[in-house]
Amino acid sequence: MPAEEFVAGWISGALGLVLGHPFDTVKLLGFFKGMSFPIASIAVVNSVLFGVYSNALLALTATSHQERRAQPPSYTHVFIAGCTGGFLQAYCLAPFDLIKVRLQNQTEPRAKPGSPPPRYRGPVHCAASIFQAEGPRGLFRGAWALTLRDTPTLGIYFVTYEWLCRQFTPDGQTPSSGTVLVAGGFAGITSWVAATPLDVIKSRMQMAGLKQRAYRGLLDCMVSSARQEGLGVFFRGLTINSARAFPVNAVTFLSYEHLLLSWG
Ligand SMILES: CN(C)C(=N)NCCC[C@H](N)C(=O)O
Repeated sequence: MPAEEFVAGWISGALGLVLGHPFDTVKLLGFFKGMSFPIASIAVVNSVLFGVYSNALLALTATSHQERRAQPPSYTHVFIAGCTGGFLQAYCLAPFDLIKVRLQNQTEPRAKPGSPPPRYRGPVHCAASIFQAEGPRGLFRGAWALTLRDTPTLGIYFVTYEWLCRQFTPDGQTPSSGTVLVAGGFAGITSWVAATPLDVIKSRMQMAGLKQRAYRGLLDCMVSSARQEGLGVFFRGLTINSARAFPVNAVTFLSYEHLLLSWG
């Protein structure tokens, strides 16, 4: 199994997240200030995504990353490989994402001086508290919704990227850096537009354990959210997700492609 795609995925994920960090900090109102937790989580998850994607394509088409420009895979193969990467990355992402969402939603006490200290003191304390209160399964709360969000949307992500690269690149040639930046940026936006409705539901299910708010399942969460807040609820965060997605994914794909090219 070629390993360089995993390493390139890790490095490019780390670079992308440095760019996306200001957006995450805004979203989390300062609770997610440090870089070590995102690097340990998002970069590792990106490594799983790109590594599994490339190895799935290798299994489906018997072509390596370098051979794929001359012998481009079909969009069906790209979609299946992207979905496979998305499915596996969702399970690695689940505990980290839960911690992020829990920290993100405890902004009130910090905002008011003299109010009680926040429930979680940081990512490690948050993980330990969830583990103590809910057991190991607690760390995977919302994982099912996350898998549903990431499996098809990462198929869409790689198909969009490939399609845009092929539109602007003569047959058999390597896409220019400008093309990779634009294709990566739009792949990020397209996938986040498709992912946002399930992203909203996933976050609500992840918060349910804390708020003593019980949903009977994913469908119940969808129906009761739509009933109470209208259909607009499924598009909450769409603007910030899209604004963040362009630079993050442009840089992720550019560094990924450059690293693999330089390693030959
Ligand atoms: C749920 N969706 C849409 C995705 N995971 N899309 C792929 C983008 C990955 C990148 N690290 C980012 O955070 O934008």
